[in-house]
Amino acid sequence: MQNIKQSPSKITVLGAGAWGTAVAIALAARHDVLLWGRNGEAMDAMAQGRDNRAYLPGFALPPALGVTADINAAVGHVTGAGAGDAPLLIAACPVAGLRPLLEQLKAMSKPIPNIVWLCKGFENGTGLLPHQVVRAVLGKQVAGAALSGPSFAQEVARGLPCALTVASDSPALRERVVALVHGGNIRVYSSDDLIGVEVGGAVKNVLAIATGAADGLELGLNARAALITRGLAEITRLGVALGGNIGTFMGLTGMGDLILTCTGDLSRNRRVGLELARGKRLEAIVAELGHVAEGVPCARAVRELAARLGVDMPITNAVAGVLFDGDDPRAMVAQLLARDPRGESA
Ligand SMILES: NC(=O)c1ccc[n+]([C@@H]2O[C@H](COP(=O)([O-])OP(=O)(O)OC[C@H]3O[C@@H](n4cnc5c(N)ncnc54)[C@H](O)[C@@H]3O)[C@@H](O)[C@H]2O)c1
Ligand SMILES: O=P(O)(O)OC[C@H](O)CO
Repeated sequence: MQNIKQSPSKITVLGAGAWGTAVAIALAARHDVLLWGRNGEAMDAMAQGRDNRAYLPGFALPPALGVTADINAAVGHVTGAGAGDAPLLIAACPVAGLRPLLEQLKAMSKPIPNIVWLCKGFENGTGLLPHQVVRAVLGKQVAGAALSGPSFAQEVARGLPCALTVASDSPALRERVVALVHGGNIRVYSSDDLIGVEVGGAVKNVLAIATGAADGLELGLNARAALITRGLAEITRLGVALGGNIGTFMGLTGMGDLILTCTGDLSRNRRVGLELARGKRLEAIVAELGHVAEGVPCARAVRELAARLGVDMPITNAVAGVLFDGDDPRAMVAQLLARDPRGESA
């Protein structure tokens, strides 16, 4: 990597949930950042209180961080006359919001400089990965990149160290993302394996629900380690079937994010599993969470995709059964244990 750029650039972050806010806070120390949210009242409250009480309470917004609910101003920040030579547009919404957000951008008919997305999952209904959604809406001419890896919003907002991976088939955009985001307490590695990076980030959320449920049922640390390891085997099988590189699943966006989300109590997906084990209904869990838990829609999308591709994903199927078919978590554990023995690498 040559010439890591140190000078400030214009960055717009679209989506003011926990992760968009944390990324905007972290980048505002080095760049001219504007954070956009779709809810006008919430953005007014953020502008006045200088915090995001709904999604990331307890963190003051840096004075230099701009906030807006005006999508024209947000996109103009990185496309207008003063955008400079290295602007960056970051989409920080959930997967369900990606297509509508991109359609909104497309309708504005402004020259989009590039787009980086932070969401983790498959689009429900189509089963598409985020990069496929981006291409379907914006076309191949807009360079796109996924930025993923083990990263709880609260820790990034606190300025604690973390390592991420940027994946893109555009070497220029990979370099730009590294140049702008790598620095301070954030390390950014790069990869050209969009599929591998996105599949790891998506399916680890389903495994975090499984591990949360196992921990909630007090099945022990041995069971947790077994679930994580066999979960990684499932992620790898699906990812390779979709065209990802096997090595990617051993990296930050595979094993790294899987470990974090399965074991870290800051994980919303893990919390879903813990609450399911206590017998709480999914609707109540999701309503109380107040945040997205991407593993929930992802479990349905992955179950359908794996069935279509003939990929064996018993843990994912068990999670989907508990989430959508009313299966009992204990019965699912018994079912998983009763499966025929098999070779570990099969
Ligand atoms: N929170 C984290 O630690 C973290 C870290 C890395 C990646 N991510 C990923 O980033 C994405 C966003 O997560 P988050 O933590 O910011 O979620 P969040 O629940 O904290 O916030 C979601 C934000 O998106 C908006 N939103 C919700 N549904 C939407 C929709 N259908 N269309 C448009 N906007 C919608 C909400 O208004 C809110 O501003 C997810 O895919 C998540 O997996 C989160
Ligand atoms: O809180 P979760 O479960 O959505 O996980 C957040 C991030 O994806 C962790 O890397």
